[in-house]
Amino acid sequence: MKIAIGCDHAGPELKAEILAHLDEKGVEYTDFGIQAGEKVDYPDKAKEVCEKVASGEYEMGILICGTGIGMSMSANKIKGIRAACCSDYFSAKYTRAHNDANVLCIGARVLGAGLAIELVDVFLETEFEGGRHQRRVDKISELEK
Ligand SMILES: O=C(CO)[C@H](O)[C@H](O)[C@H](O)COP(=O)(O)O
Repeated sequence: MKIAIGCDHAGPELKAEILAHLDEKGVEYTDFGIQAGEKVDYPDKAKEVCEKVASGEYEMGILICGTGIGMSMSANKIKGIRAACCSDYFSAKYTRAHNDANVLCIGARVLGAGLAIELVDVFLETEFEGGRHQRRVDKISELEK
C-alpha cells in the first residue's frame, strides 16, 4: 500500500512522528511536505495530496492541520475523495469499514502523537466491509455528479 501524506504549518512535528512510525512498520509513503519552518494554506496541500489519491497513484492519504477540519473540508471537495477527520479510535476504524474513507485527517493541535499513530494504524489496517455499505458509498459518489 502506498500512502500520500501532507500537512500545513500546524503539522510538521506530528507528521515526522507518523513517518517514523510508518518507517518502522515498512509502510511505503511519499511525504508531500511541508517541513518545519515552511508555511502553506491547508486547501493547497489538501488538493496536492488528494489529487494523488483520486488518480489512483496512491491508495490512501493522510492530512494534518491544526484541527484536521480544514483539511477534511478541502479534501472532500475533490472528486473521488472520502476524507474523515478523526480524533477517536472508533471513528477511524468505522470510517474505513463503513464509509470506505480514503483520506484520514488529523488535528495536530487536538491529539498527541500516541493517539494519532493509533488512528493511522487502525485506518490503514481496516478493510471496507462492502455489502449494504457499498450502496451508501455509491450514493456519496452520486452526489459528486
Ligand atoms: O486547523 C486548521 C484548519 O482546519 C488549520 O490547521 C490551520 O492550521 C490553522 O488555521 C492555522 O492557523 P495559523 O494561525 O495560520 O497557525
